[in-house]
Amino acid sequence: MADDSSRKRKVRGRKIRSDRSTKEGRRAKKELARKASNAGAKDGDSPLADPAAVAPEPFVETDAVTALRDRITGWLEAEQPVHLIGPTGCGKTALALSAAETRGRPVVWLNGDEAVDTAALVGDHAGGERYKEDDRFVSGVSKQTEIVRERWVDNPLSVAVREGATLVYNEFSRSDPAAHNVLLSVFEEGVLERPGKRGEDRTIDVHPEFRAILTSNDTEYAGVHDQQDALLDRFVGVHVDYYDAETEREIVRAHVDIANEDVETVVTTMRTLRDDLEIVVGTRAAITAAKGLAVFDGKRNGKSETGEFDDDLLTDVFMDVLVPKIAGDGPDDVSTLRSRIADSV
Ligand SMILES: Nc1ncnc2c1ncn2[C@@H]1O[C@H](COP(=O)(O)OP(=O)(O)OP(=O)(O)O)[C@@H](O)[C@H]1O
Repeated sequence: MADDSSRKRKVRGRKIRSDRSTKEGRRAKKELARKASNAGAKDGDSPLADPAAVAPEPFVETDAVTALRDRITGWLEAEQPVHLIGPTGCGKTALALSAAETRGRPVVWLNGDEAVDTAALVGDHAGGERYKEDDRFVSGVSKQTEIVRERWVDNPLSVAVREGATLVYNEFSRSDPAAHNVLLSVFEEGVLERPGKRGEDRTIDVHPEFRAILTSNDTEYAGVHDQQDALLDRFVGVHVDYYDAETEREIVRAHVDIANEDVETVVTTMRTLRDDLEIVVGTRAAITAAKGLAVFDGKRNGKSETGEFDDDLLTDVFMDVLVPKIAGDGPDDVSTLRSRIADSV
């Protein structure tokens, strides 16, 4: 049964009403993750991040979560790149980062988007370095020669394969498939080619500890870009779906400090809406709704005499959380969404 799979739960990290030092620690970790994603030719920062620094926080480990993470780390141990496929907000990124942390190798983070091309993955020339050489080949006569040396800066994929890092490539299917040609020889022959780089070190031998975890949203995976079959053939795919109800309650509880019965209400409502509506209602929606309700609860608003949230407040909160998903669809759709949420709460 779904709830059985979530026993023996563990939670690392704090809820949103945490003290300042915890928040600062988390901020420092986010900064590292940001550095990992922005590194490369732009600012020269290393894209390598400490595995502990990118660990998701808070992170709930129910049996369901641990089983999935073990599948991912198991495949990595079997030297297979892993592709996590699943709906928006179901927990793919959290799982990928937790698996990367478990390996204990440095982590390189990459975000897929249209702008990612081969150079963004492997590196590029970053302008020339000029320096002068003073030749005194005849006593008393000096000749100055200006030399321009091209400077090459590696981008995250090159650094990851050389250092044996765990590459976490988030939403990889958003990138242009042509950019991923370089991945074929990485997975097949253990060699990364750096097109554009001249000289003997044009290729890098892939470090034996290099591993890759890729994530894709299932609708985008089908719809945005068709990645080449030859590449997809080299991954194993782990399908990630929404967790069981108890795991989702644990996740909401870990993120937001509200009473257990309120967590129950939020998760039950969210799961009903997930079944009833055509839009994607991920775990993130429940966390966001609970964060809103934590504030309204603090103001003693919207609580009935029995202490439960009243239906109007729940409808308002879920409406605010979900309406961005239909933004632009017109007023009729907005009012239809409202009445369908009101029917479900
Ligand atoms: N095991 C977990 N413990 C704690 N929080 C979790 C866990 N799994 C998911 N979450 C939380 O649920 C939300 C959605 O998770 P996440 O961002 O990993 O989903 P995703 O599938 O990568 O989403 P997207 O497709 O939008 O990128 C986040 O707020 C995340 O912190």
